[in-house]
Amino acid sequence: MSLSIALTKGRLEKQTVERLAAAGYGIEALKDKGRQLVFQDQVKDIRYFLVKANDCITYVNHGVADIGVVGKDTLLENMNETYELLDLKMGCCKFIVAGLKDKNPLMKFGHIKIGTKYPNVCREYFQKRGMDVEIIKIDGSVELAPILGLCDGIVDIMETGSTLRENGLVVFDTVCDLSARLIVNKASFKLKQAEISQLLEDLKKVMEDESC
Ligand SMILES: Nc1ncnc2c1ncn2[C@@H]1O[C@H](COP(=O)(O)OP(=O)(O)OP(=O)(O)O)[C@@H](O)[C@H]1O
Ligand SMILES: O=P(O)(O)OC[C@H]1O[C@H](OP(=O)(O)OP(=O)(O)O)[C@H](O)[C@@H]1O
Repeated sequence: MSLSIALTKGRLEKQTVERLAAAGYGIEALKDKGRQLVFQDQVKDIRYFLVKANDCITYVNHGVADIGVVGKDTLLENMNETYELLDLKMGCCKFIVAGLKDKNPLMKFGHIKIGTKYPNVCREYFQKRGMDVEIIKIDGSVELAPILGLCDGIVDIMETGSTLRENGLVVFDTVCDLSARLIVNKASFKLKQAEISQLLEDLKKVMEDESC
């Protein structure tokens, strides 16, 4: 049976394509793709779709894609009914709490304001600590928000730490480590067991030395 795979475009795209190519998949066309969004594998019976991170989960939830490659950050933020099959050990980064030096929101008493692209992750983190938090949803350049006084701190992704450093922010806590995951639709997992096991085996073979 054929497989369909939703790939998150953007930061995870290049590493995903390299990983699949190394595993022997015919994904060359994605390296020089222009604006095309659907690709047929040149070796296997697989179709790939390029989608935004949140949409990757939506396509797999609905079974339109059997498989998805998506960041753990997106999985933690969104309700999903998929199985998480494999940590791909790429797209490695962390969720952190950060803010202006000497203004740690975790040490503040009473009401605090936190800016984030990830309101659900943020809410869970502060609720566990019993803190009174107001979450301000921001869509990008989250580091700007405490600088401009919109909030007391942020919950965001950090990889190299450059964006925080170059904007004079410091890390006050790590929420959790993150990396890209292979997810699968529950029905596909039963119906296409052989194809999915083969994909898993192929990927595992080329990631023995990988780590986050
Ligand atoms: N700095 C980073 N380092 C490593 N991985 C990251 C980093 N930022 C994001 N990611 C991972 O890559 C995924 C896609 O991020 P990307 O920035 O390409 O898309 P996005 O968050 O939808 O933003 P945009 O709206 O700019 O497209 C994220 O969900 C996360 O798993
Ligand atoms: O630790 P670093 O290596 O500096 O990476 C962290 C940055 O990367 C992500 O932003 P992205 O580049 O996706 O842009 P955005 O602000 O538009 O979300 C994240 O939100 C941080 O801003």
